[in-house]
Amino acid sequence: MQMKKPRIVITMGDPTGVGPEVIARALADPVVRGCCHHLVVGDELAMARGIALAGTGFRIETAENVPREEPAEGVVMLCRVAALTADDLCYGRPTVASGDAVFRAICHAADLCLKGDADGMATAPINKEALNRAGHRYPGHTELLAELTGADRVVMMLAGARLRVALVTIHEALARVPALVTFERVLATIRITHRDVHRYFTRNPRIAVLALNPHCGEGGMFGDEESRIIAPAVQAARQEGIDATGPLSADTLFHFAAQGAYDAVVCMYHDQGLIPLKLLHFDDGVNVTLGLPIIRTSVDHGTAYDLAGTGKASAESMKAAIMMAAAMAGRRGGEDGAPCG
Ligand SMILES: NC(=O)C1=CN([C@@H]2O[C@H](COP(=O)(O)OP(=O)(O)OC[C@H]3O[C@@H](n4cnc5c(N)ncnc54)[C@H](O)[C@@H]3O)[C@@H](O)[C@H]2O)C=CC1
Ligand SMILES: NCC(=O)COP(=O)(O)O
Repeated sequence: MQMKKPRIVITMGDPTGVGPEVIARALADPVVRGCCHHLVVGDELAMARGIALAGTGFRIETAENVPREEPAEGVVMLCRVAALTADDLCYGRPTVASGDAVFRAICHAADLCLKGDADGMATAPINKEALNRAGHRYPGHTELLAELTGADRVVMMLAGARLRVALVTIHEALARVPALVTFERVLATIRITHRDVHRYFTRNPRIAVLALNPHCGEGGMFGDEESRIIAPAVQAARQEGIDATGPLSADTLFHFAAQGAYDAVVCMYHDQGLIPLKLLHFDDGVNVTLGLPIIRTSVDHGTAYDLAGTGKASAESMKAAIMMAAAMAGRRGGEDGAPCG
């Protein structure tokens, strides 16, 4: 039986950044184009400019829903959720209107997924400050999507072929991190990572859980979060049948994880996980939100204002994000986390 192609909705991201350009370039790749039916959600002027910059010669056709059939050769399908002017489209200078367009695109894409009119969403990068200046008070897509979908708890995971990192805390000032590393949060992150990595990526994943402090706290000399919080959370996860190991020292663990010793690494804070991930996978890493009732992937990079408008932005991460969303849609398991294939 031939599988139906997944319908993937792609949000345009910040129109003053590299988003429209990398989407256009990604959709020009026959493998990416062929892996799903697509619908870009955003602004037509911004998308037309991204297409021109990418040099793909695409023509835009508008649609309300992700089409179920192939678009004509050389066509990008677009759902308009904004009508920006040239003043809103200066590279690197987001306006309230462009920040609001970003917000509306994410909301619309999530809505299509929730209604079952799309099988997953892939997002181009946004500038969080611009989103907030437009009055939408969220640290990023992750928290906005959690609210839109009614998810209790979500986990940011970044993934490449050699490494997956899942974060206990996300966009937090470093000074706040120790107070946020609680038993409950560490255990919930391990559980969600286990469930969704099993569901979408690999069966019974082996999960490494990192320490917060150097040398796992060195017996309490450099901190006690390891013995007080992280070790008990790992123990509790193990009692639930999860293959979790830790706490492990972050300075050496990545060497082994990148060689295949673990399927996912639970990290205590943003840069603990994202530095090694981007060292290995800056070009093709994908950000995946675990714990949502819908599928959401994203590029691993930001708006790259320094590159926007030059036509030099790499589309590899955008390609990987679209293809991963399509692959996840094909593997979606039941609520118990049982993988399809
Ligand atoms: N998925 C998302 O929406 C993400 C959004 N951001 C946001 O992006 C904004 C800028 O963040 P930065 O830390 O400056 O990171 P950035 O990723 O935008 O830029 C860091 C460096 O990487 C380069 N770079 C980024 N994307 C590239 C691409 N596709 N091809 C070639 N080079 C590329 C840039 O030119 C720059 O030198 C912030 O507002 C941040 O919050 C950051 C990461 C992810
Ligand atoms: N560093 C990752 C990042 O900023 C992406 O955040 P989000 O918008 O996916 O929540």
